[in-house]
Amino acid sequence: MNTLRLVLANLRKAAVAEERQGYTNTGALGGFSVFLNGILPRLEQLVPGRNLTLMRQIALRYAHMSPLKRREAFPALLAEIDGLTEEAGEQRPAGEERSVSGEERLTAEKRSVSGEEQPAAAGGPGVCGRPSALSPGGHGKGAGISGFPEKVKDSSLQFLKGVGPERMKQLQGLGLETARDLLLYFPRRYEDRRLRSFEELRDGETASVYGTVVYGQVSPGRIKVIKLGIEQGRHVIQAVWFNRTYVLRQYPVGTRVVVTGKIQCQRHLCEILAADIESADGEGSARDEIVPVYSETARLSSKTLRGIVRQVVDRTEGLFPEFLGAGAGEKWMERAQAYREIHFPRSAESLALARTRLVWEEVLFLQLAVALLRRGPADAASPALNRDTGMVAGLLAGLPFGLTKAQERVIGEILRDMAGTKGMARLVQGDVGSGKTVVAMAALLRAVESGYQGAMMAPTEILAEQHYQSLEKSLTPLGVKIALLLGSQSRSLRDETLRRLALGQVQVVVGTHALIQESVSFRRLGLAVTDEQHRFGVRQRSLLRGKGESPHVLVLTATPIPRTLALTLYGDLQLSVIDEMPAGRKPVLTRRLSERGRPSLEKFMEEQMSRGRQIYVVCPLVQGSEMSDLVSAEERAEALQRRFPQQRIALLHGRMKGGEKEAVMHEFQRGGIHILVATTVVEVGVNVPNASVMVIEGAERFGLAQLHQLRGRVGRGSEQSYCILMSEAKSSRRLEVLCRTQDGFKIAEEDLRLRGPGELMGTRQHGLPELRLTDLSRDGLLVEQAHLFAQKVLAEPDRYQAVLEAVSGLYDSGKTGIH
Ligand SMILES: Nc1ncnc2c1ncn2[C@@H]1O[C@H](COP(=O)(O)OP(=O)(O)OP(=O)(O)O)[C@@H](O)[C@H]1O
Repeated sequence: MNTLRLVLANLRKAAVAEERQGYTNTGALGGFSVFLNGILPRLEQLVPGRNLTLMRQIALRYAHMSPLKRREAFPALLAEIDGLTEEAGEQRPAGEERSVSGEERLTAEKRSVSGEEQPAAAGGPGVCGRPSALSPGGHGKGAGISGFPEKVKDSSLQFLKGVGPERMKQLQGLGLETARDLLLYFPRRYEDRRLRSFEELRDGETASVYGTVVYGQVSPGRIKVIKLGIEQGRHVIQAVWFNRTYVLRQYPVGTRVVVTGKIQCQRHLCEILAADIESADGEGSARDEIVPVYSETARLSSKTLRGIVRQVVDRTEGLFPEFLGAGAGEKWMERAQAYREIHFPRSAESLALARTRLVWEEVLFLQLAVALLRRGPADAASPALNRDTGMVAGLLAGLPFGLTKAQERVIGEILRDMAGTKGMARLVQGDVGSGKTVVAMAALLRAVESGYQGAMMAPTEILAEQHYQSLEKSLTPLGVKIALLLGSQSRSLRDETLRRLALGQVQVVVGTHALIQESVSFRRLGLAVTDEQHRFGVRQRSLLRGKGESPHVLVLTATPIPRTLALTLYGDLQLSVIDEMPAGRKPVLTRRLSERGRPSLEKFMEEQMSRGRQIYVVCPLVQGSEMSDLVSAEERAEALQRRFPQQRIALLHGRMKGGEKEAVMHEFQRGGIHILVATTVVEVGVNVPNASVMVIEGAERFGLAQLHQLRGRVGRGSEQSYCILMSEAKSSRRLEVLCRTQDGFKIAEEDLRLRGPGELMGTRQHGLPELRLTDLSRDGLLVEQAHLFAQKVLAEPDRYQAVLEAVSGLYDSGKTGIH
């Protein structure tokens, strides 16, 4: 993007921001004109100045209008900016009109911000809305979800009309290489292009009208205003464009046209701010009434994409086999038809049905892919771990606290599973600090007393070390032999542990992913626990499982997962929820503070330390950098040491060696360090109940779930704890959510809404398909239905062979990188 286009893009952003904020007086456009004033002299050296001056004038002109006037003038402003942008960039090849105007795009932006779209499946939108939140930017290339035969997947797009080498490059820029990619490039939204008569038109709406061009004119001046008179019966309506003079050439007087755009009426006179025009002459002039709008780029318009997708849909008809047998498919639209309708719907109803089918299928395929991966090679019987020699009871008797009812219930569920040979596959979900460790300990002890080994895998060395320490404290007195296995350990130490594990001299091993290395073998692994905290994928889990003869599997996860996500990612696991916090826990008081509040924060820290409390300070960076004004851990530690010369302040970050980290953590746990300045290495699972203050620097830099995890490091004892979010951001939804609630479920739901599922699930890292169509925060019902069907498929694989083939063909290791 050249500089001028960049400035224009910012001007546009400012305009859109203004519109969204309802034209408050301190408008973004005003700010932008001030900004332009400041940078103008420098910019004029870089780009021809006349456009810049013009832009500044535009910004100033609009900034000085009253809010009401500005609202009215907004579409014209956007059109003006878009016209300039087009001029500033390379001209489009002839015949490639822009099909989506600024106005339309804005409508889409506004919709996606306000979340006003309703899922089509849940009763139908106005046809104009997207059928659901087809998340913008969700079109990335990746292992898509479908069961297209090879022919479709691999056929290059160059066989299509109008796709030459240049166009192909543009398509590749969007990650579209094959017919399959294009079929999975779902529309971002749809436009209602049912024709209206002039009498039906209402101010402010977007509509399509049909008529004959009766005149065409262009106004002189810098910004060219093009007007076409469109006649329908006795009426003429004027269609307006800015700087698109080709319209006059392509649609001369006498042409029959359909024009789509925003209607603007003043008194009795209506105009249409045109976004699109098509010729209605020619054979039959069959036209779509609901038109897909694709995410476009500067060189590849939605309209062009539409033409290409149309050809693909026409040519691949009948090539997508239905994998549902007779009867099962009654409920769902037929597969090939669904792919056609999602791109070119015949009606709002058929669009809703198509989307329903494809979302269901998408989730079903992902659930099955995950389940197949996790299941591992064989479904052999697991050992029945049912001997009770009093070890579990011994553990509980030795604890300084009584279990919560939830912990008791969950331990009961686990021990029951382990006593059978079916093989436990259970997920324990419990919010930060709810006491999952003791639950895992009980399970490990049951494996040991039944004569088997247990393994517990943690996502970081610090956490593995910490689990090891608590297990050692509680299990060693019961005579259990425990070992720790980390990647950073010395070779000789590791070899010794490996030898003892293979001989069965170690009964419980705790470690990081070092546990799943090839060199690790167990004598009799009966239980594999993974403390996931969102860090592991299915692959690691199944690898650990493969280390024994079908050991029982227990997965611990800290952040509560919204049900839809849990069903999708862990749908094949039984679920146990620790839904109760240990008695006496007080909610962590959470506050936002800006830099101005630092002196009072430091006073508060001083007071807390004088009461014997310890403090975490978490920073987004380890070291300072010229590129960023973020606070680094090193700088903060130095500043704090100057401020509190009497206190012990230590640094902890990921670049330190394993041994150093361990020593610092140990010292903090012992109470020898007052303030621990750290990066997010403390995020997961660190447990120091005496630490009661968590200060998070640059808090707006962290994700919501991450902030919740960080906050979870305090409030783990009976003292009142505090979390201070340092942030200069004027407003932040995430930080507000955090101040408002402690409820991990609410936070996770919000996180899902803000970030989208791809990132939360980590599907990208693990080579799993992305959900392109599904919106987990809205499509709950379809996720549940897919889950039920997936269970049926897994229970009767022979009956559903066709479904499994469709899934495994797509997700074999060659394609996903999963082994
Ligand atoms: N029933 C209980 N009553 C009082 N304290 C408890 C109880 N259960 C666990 N604890 C203590 O609460 C603290 C947190 O427990 P634990 O570390 O197991 O939490 P967690 O669920 O693993 O949390 P995180 O996900 O943050 O790691 C520990 O100090 C633990 O000893």
